Amino acid sequence: MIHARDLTKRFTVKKETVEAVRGIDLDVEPGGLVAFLGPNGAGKSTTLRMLTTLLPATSGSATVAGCDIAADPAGVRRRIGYIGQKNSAGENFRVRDELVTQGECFGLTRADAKRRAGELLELLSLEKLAKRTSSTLSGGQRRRLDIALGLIHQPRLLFLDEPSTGLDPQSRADIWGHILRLREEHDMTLFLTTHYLEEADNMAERVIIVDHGRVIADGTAQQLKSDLAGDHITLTVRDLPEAARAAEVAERIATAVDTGSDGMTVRLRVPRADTAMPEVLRAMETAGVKVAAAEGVRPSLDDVFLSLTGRSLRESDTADAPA
Ligand SMILES: Nc1ncnc2c1ncn2[C@@H]1O[C@H](COP(=O)(O)OP(=O)(O)OP(=O)(O)O)[C@@H](O)[C@H]1O
Repeated sequence: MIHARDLTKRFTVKKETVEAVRGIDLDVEPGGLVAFLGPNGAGKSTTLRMLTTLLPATSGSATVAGCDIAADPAGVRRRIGYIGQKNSAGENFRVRDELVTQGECFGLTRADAKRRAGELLELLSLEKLAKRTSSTLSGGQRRRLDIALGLIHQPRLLFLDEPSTGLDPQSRADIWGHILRLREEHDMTLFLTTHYLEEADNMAERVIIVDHGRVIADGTAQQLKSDLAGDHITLTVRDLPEAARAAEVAERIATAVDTGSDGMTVRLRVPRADTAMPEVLRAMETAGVKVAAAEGVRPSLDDVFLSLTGRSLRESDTADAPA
């Protein structure tokens, strides 16, 4: 569905060059839900804009929905939907009229556009709002209208740039309900960017992490967490000398990394906490360390990013991007 090779984008602003995307390779098969994740300025939107033909690539190539982005941008646009970060609906038009007009823009007859608008109003739960103007809609309702507008021509592939950013938790959950429904009931391929680690973790089948314009990790959230971050084990002991002894024991465990202690808590990282825990507790017992409590914690995608870059995804910014 998406095949990109060495895609790059360079911007020149006031004689300064910004390497926004530095050689991205991508292969996305039909039917998946892919989350493109990365800190501010990582190059997510720029990649999306190149794949959707809104921005020409500096170099590299890509085919999207079977069409070459450079040779046949119109073909790409006919086959995909794109929901950008900003609302696309006009302020003073009624919701239904907006959808009908969009349908006509895509070459539908008025009757077909009306029928399609009716389907989309139902699909995105917008029927009760059909006569309202978009300026009167809430943030979540507007986002649903944006998605409906992006679906008017029945694309098989939908790009969404930060579909849930700026919404309250309830509206975010609601938007996600609709996105998952599109995927399940309409067999669409969805490619979206998000800042929310938990969303990517829980909803996407595949997570692609980008940083400084490059892909630095690609896999299921589960794979990435097991392969790149590992589980954390924390042990609580009775006093500080015992904590120091426990940290020494932890360091000698072959599968453990990032060992250390903080007060009476000792932590270590292992590939899997459930299988490592018995060995860890045995080693402590053999060394005469009395463990008061032991806990295994699954990593987050932020731990994955941290182990790859030494930075937290939550706090990363463009400030430390290399020139
Ligand atoms: N039109 C432009 N002109 C100059 N620089 C640009 C332009 N668009 C993007 N950039 C720069 O390219 C880099 C990547 O930007 P991009 O918007 O793709 O990042 P992003 O990962 O989508 O970030 P965010 O999560 O904040 O939306 C940034 O350094 C940004 O400032």
